[in-house]
Amino acid sequence: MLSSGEVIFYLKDQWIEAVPQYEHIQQNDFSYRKHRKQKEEDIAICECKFDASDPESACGERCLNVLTSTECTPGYCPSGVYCKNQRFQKCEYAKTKLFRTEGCGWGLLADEDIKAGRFIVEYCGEVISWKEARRRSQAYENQGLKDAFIISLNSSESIDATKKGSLARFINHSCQPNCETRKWNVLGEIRVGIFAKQDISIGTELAYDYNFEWYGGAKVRCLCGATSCSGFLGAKSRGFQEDTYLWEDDDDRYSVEKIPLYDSAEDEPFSKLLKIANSSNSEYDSGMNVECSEMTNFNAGSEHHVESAALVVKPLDSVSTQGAIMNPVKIEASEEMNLYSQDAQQAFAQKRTMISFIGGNSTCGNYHMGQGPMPKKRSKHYSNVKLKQPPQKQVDAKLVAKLLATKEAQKEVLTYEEVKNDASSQLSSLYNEIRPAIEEHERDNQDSVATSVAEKWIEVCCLKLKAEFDLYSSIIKNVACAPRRGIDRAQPSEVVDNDNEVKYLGF
Ligand SMILES: C[S@@+](CC[C@H](N)C(=O)[O-])C[C@H]1O[C@@H](n2cnc3c(N)ncnc32)[C@H](O)[C@@H]1O
Repeated sequence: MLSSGEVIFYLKDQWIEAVPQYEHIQQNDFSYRKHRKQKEEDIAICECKFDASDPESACGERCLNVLTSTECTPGYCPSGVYCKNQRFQKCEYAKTKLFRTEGCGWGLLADEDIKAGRFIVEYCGEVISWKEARRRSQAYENQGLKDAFIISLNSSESIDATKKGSLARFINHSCQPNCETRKWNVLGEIRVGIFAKQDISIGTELAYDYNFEWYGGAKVRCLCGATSCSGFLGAKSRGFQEDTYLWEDDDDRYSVEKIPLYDSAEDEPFSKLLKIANSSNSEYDSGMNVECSEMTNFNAGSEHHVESAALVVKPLDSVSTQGAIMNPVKIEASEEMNLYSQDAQQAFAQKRTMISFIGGNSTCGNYHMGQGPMPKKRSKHYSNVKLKQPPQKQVDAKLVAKLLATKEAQKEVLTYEEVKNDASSQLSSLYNEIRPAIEEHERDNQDSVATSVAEKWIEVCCLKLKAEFDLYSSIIKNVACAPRRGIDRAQPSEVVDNDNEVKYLGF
């Protein structure tokens, strides 16, 4: 797998893959704007005093500048030539080596034992505005560049290491990283460094968590191999999750029922039941509509999931096929049983190009690795991307209850439906409550929303999920495992709801 710009040549009976072509730099390149000149009044002077018997005395861990991630300014630091707090300026890098990984292109490994906390290398590149980053990421995408090298520096600028960069540009992502990025103030400019999170032994691949933000397009399989791997680059990001759950402004953002729960439609209890019902009640099949949209959504979600999971690194022009349901067996099911809501299918088909961010870590702001436009306000962007969906149809629990033979079963289903409705409205009002916090978070590029907000949100989401789970389990239990009035004692034509529409539950 060669990156664009790489060269291969033939030497002594074998093809040699040369390192990708890029200009190696050890300082950020400022073509877009002038390098800031630090004003004298802005220079931070620490209070360290060099003591030959204490190596930490000259701007070690206790140095006021070190504590505020600011490098000392030569000529102003009381430690003078002994100052140890000028690592970016003096390029005090760890020894590293470029190597060819299996599946992730090039990577960087430790070429010496590296202690936790050590500065490894600066992430250098061209400092550009976000607008220029947007333009370039689109251009790179059009040129078919697969690897992303643009990271965000602050709320208005990015670093592009695509054509000019340091060895840091080769460090791959891991969901269980041994390195992390940190931002330092160096002579009045913010610079990004890669630091060891833990002791790293010689020969180990270096990796940090990109905190990749996914905004549409191909879902790139993460090959980090960590036990805690999230599966795809950006899988933890809001964009990816909103896409997976089909969240959308105003109506459907917390449709947790769309989270794929099963690896394949085959594994889904509803699918199984439908199949059984199909074969045993084939006389009921023709022209009947399954009025179980929530179940439908489970299927739609897992279709998407299955298809994505099978996908390794998909070219962007194949994005639209993500909307199509590829597995022929499932297409069949979808056509025959009308299982897939058109809206869900259209929403998948309408995906745009991928925009990816590498979110900040504890000390950094957001990093962005982009391949498309970067919206300032994501929620607006999403509402553009996706079709406005009409309110989702719900399982008609009352109708289901009517079909149940025993009063207990009817009561159980109706009770669970009530609990589910309560949970939905709780989630709805909580969303309105925390919406300002979320929007503020997006505006300010903060690392994360307040923990209290996130915790509340997770709690209510879980509550809704559980309520839905209970309802559906109860339906399955009572419909599939107990005698029903609808199928066992009545002709299908007897089951008519208020809209005079024939309902068929499919079990
Ligand atoms: C900053 S570059 C890293 C260097 C890159 N491997 C190369 O050969 O130049 C980022 C790109 O490397 C690839 N990559 C990095 N980490 C990955 C991972 N864990 N799984 C899959 N691809 C990865 C992706 O294509 C990503 O866009």
